[in-house]
Amino acid sequence: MDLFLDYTDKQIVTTSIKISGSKSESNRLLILQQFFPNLELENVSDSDDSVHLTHALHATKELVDIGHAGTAMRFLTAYFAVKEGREVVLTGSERMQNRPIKILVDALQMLGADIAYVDKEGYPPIAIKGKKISKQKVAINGNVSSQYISALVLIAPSLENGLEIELLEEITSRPYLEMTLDLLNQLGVSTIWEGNTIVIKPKKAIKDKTITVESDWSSASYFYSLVALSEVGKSLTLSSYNKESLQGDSCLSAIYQKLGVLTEFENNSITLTKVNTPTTEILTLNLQEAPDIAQTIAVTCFGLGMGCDLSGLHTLKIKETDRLVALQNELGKFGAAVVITDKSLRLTVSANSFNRDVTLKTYNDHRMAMAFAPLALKVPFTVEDADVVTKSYVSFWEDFESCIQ
Ligand SMILES: O=C(O)C1=C[C@@H](OP(=O)(O)O)[C@@H](O)[C@H](O)C1
Ligand SMILES: C=C(OP(=O)(O)O)C(=O)O
Repeated sequence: MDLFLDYTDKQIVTTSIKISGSKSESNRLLILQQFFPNLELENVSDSDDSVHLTHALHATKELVDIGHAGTAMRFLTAYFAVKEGREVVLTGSERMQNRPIKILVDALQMLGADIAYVDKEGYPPIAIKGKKISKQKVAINGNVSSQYISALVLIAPSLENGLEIELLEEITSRPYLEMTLDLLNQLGVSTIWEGNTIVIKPKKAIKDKTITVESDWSSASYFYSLVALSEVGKSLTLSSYNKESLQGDSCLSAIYQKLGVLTEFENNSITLTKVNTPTTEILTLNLQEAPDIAQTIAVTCFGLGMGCDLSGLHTLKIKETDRLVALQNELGKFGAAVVITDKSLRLTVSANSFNRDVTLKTYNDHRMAMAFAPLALKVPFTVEDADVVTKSYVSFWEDFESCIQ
């Protein structure tokens, strides 16, 4: 579905939007619920990725296809490796078959797991024969994706001796790993992370427990951008968010303050208000801990005529698409001057003029569609395959359009 967007004669209307549960928290908790069935969950994400994961966990066929869902792919690799007696071939979309999994498979094989590549070494599809694992020490590289480590952490309490993980290299996307450990702690699992070693104790059962998933902060980023590109005084309210969040992308409140947006917390809601026009010309940020908001921030800066110098972006090349190239191509269509390396993006300050008649390619990447959407306040354009958004945010267009009139 192609979607024509034109908000150039429109404004934000003050409204309140309830955003669905965090995809990252949900995907972890759905795996943990398999080990601890008396765990109750509320506000679970209704994203395609979480739905794929849920289906995969209950599937009985040998072939399990998780589409574009990276976290699901990584978490299920570890999950099926320890599910005794279950044999699966785990696969995904064409892009998923080009997203690397070797670091995780090597680590699981080191622990004794039975996993083989069906096609290309290092990439899905993979054939997994679930078995009991009794080894308890493993080493893993942490600088390519934190998801590999989170996958090991999620199965660790179910192993008879727990797990000691030695982390090699610098950990990327660190808050996601902290989130995984924090959720285990909430279930009463003992974890220690000291230096480059994580130790997780085994746990057979937990006390009855209900966890309410906080709403998704990455999804909130698109509304931050919308407010940032609006007139001073405009505001929006989003729920349900906590001041103390497990999600690293909650750093949005501090980052968007530099872009003129004030965040106020009240009773699990955040109100975003445009309070000033930023005076800084170039926003310089290292986004190693919050890679998923890089696209949003780059587009906001462009919409404001600002430049940005974003570093720590080495993981962007192996996400739903090569997001660095995608950003360069699509911002370029609107007239932006963008220079990328394998781990950074630099956008030149612009005159706040935007090329018209652009058709935005989305590259099967939900975040390309959502990150660019607020730019329609500045220039009309067409979004190709606008329904890609459902990967993480099913009601995105509905919610987005509900706050613009
Ligand atoms: O663990 C998670 O839930 C995620 C970790 C991050 O991936 P990397 O660790 O690969 O950067 C992030 O980009 C992804 O959207 C979700
Ligand atoms: C990178 C993402 O997801 P995943 O790696 O789980 O596909 C994302 O949602 O931006």
